[in-house]
Amino acid sequence: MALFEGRLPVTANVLAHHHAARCAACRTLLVTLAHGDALPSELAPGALAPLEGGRRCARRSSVQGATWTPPEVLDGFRLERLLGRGGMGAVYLARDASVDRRVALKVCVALQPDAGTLASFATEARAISRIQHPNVVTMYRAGEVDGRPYLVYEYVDGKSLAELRPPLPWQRVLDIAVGLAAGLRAAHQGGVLHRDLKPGNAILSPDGTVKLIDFGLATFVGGAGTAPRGVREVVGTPRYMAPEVRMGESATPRSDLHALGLLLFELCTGRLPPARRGACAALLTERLPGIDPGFAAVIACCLAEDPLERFAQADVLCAVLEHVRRLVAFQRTSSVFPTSWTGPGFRQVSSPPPLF
Ligand SMILES: Nc1ncnc2c1ncn2[C@@H]1O[C@H](COP(=O)(O)OP(=O)(O)OP(=O)(O)O)[C@@H](O)[C@H]1O
Repeated sequence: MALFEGRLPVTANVLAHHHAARCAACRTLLVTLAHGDALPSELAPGALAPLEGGRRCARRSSVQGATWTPPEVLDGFRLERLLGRGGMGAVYLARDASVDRRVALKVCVALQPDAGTLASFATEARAISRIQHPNVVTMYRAGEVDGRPYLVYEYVDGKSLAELRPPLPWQRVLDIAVGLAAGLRAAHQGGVLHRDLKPGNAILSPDGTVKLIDFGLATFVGGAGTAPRGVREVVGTPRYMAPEVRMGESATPRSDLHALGLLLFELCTGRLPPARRGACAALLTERLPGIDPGFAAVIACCLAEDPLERFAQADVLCAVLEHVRRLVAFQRTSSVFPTSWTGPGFRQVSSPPPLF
C-alpha cells in the first residue's frame, strides 16, 4: 500500500514498477488495486475511495506531517482561507491587494522543501505558462518567499470534479468531456503532457466551464505545435494511470486521453471501468439507458488497453466530442417539434450538422 499511497521514495517506486513490468503476479495485483475491484482481504477496506483513491507515484509526500504555516499576508497577498491541500503544498483563497482581485495561491508548506517539491513547482509554472486556454487555469505569477515557491492563479469559483457525486447525467458529463478535451488539446499543442488528470485536478464552475489545474507532474515534449513524443517515467496517480504507463512505458498524449476516459466513465457510472476494456461501450449503454451511443463509443475508445486503438490526438477527440454534442442537441431539438415541422419541408431542422 505504500506504493499506492505515494509513501515510497522515488527510486523504490520506479523499481517496484519495473519489477511489475516483468512479474505477472505483481502486475495483476497492481491492476486490481488500481481498479478498486476485488481488493485482497489483507488490504484495508476503503483504501480506495470511489473517487480519488490512490496517490501519485513520483510525487514527494513532503506535505504529510508537520507543515509550515504561511503568514496572513504573503508577498502582498492576503490569505483568506484554505481551499485545499495536496501533495505539493496548500492552496489558499487570497486577495491581491494591488489589483483588488481574488486569486488562488498555491504555496509550498513543507517544513523543509526537498529538491523534488521545488522542481515540481518550477515544472508547474513552466507548463502552465505555455498554455493559454479557457479550459486551463490561468497563472498570474510565480514567486518565492524565504526559499518557498508559490504560484498565483485565477481563482476558479466552483467544485473539483472529485467533489461531485457520480453518477452524473451523461449529458452533463458530455459537456464536461468537451471542456476537458479542449484543455488537453491546448496543453498537448503547447508540448505539455499533464500526466495526472483525475477528478481532483479539474474544477467545474457554476456556469458549466471546466478547467484543468495542477500541472505539477507535467512534462514537456516536442516543440510547440508539434506532436509530443513519449516520455519514459512512472509518474501519476496509480488509479488513473494508463495501463502502459503503469507498466513503465512512456507517457504520451494517448495516456492523458486514457485518464480522461477513466474520469468520464467514472462520472457517468460512479465506478472505474472493468479491467476487460472491450466491454466498456456495452457496459455504458447497459447501465445508462438513453446514453448517446456515440458518446459511449468515444469513452470506450479513450479507454482502449492498446494505446494505438485510442484517439491519436486530443484535437481528434475534441472534433468527435463536439460533433456528438451537436448531434445530441439536434436530436433533442428535433424531438420537441411536431413531426410536421421536421418533415421534408423543414430541411434545415431535419438534417444533422456536418462533422467538419
Ligand atoms: N485555481 C484554483 N481555484 C480554486 N481552487 C483551487 C485552484 N487551484 C487549486 N484549488 C483547490 O486546491 C486543491 C489542491 O490543488 P492542487 O491539486 O493544485 O494542489 P496539489 O498540492 O498539487 O494537490 P494534489 O497533490 O492533490 O494534486 C484542489 O483540489 C482545489 O480544490
